[in-house]
Amino acid sequence: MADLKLTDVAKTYGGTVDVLKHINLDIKKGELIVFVGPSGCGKSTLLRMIAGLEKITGGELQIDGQVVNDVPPAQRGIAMVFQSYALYPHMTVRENMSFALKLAKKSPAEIEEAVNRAAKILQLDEYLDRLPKALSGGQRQRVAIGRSIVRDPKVYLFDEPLSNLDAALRVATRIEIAQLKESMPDSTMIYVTHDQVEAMTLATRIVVLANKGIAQVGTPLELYERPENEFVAQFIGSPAMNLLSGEIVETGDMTTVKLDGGGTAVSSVPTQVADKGLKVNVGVRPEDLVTADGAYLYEGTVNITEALGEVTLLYFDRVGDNDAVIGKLPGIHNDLRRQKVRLNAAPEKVQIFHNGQSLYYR
Ligand SMILES: Nc1ncnc2c1ncn2[C@@H]1O[C@H](COP(=O)(O)OP(=O)(O)OP(=O)(O)O)[C@@H](O)[C@H]1O
Repeated sequence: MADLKLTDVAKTYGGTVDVLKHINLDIKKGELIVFVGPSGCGKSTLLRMIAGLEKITGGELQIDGQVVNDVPPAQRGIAMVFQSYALYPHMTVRENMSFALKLAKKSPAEIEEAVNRAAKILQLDEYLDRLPKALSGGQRQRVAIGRSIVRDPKVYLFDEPLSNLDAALRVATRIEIAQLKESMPDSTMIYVTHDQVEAMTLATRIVVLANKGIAQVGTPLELYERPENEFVAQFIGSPAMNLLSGEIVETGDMTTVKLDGGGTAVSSVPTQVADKGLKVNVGVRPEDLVTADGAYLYEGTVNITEALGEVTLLYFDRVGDNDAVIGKLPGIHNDLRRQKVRLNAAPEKVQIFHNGQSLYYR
């Protein structure tokens, strides 16, 4: 149950290899913060620095107002749950969950109470006397989480805890983690994942890491609806947001962009008179494109369709330097293959980027 503050935190390996720079982040008690970003961007490194498993080579980390850069992991009040559950195979669930408390010389009564409380939260009551080999992957991961709950840490750190589970179990365990968070509203959690759905559904705020720094911090919907830059725009959401180049032709409370592909985009992002003529990229999500009768933002020939049941993905022919546009329409539309289609989007769904940065945040 703690606040964390990262001030200008940096990580350099061997004095030369910069992995992270200028990480500034305030995490409030009770938040569930998710770190996402491309492979190798430093998510695990940042988590491990918070845990104390990796040296912080620049800046300052505070937990509850105390600088902990040089405080050993065991004294930071942090519990970490790893992707591999690392349970002791010869110990029962109860023994696995008791182990750290025994080491800490807690009384048998205290241990029993803590284990029973954690088992209840995690619905592990009936498995307490089993060995790990007699548990499913999801149950083992719950035991691993249980081992941290019994210690009543200030901060929980999760490093891709679900990535070893199969798809169905991932969903079930994700929902359990959401319930776990709800049952412990004051506990602070930081969670690393590759999985967009985990990030969108679990996070109170998402931190997108890229290019050694933070690309954006915000609630899942802020990132989805108003990405600060093209990187976040294309990283959050699947398929990625379409980007179409063009030039601002009308400014004001609404902005009109004449697109190089021939269409016209109207955006609710306001611009100033001086912006007229500015070269920009217009961003629009596949799921925000609708077929248009009149005015259109994009016109193209559908190359491939993928009907997924509830939606159909339309992959358009690539034109010029722009990436091929992708549309996502509700229902089944295999009949649109090789057809010329016009698409438009509501102004509030249309983003505008200049030099990679959203004009919305100017
Ligand atoms: N001991 C080390 N020495 C030098 N470089 C390292 C060391 N450990 C990690 N790195 C580098 O630091 C960068 C960040 O690694 P990290 O594991 O934090 O990334 P990540 O975002 O968690 O990646 P992934 O999503 O693939 O797990 C990588 O480029 C990695 O090669």
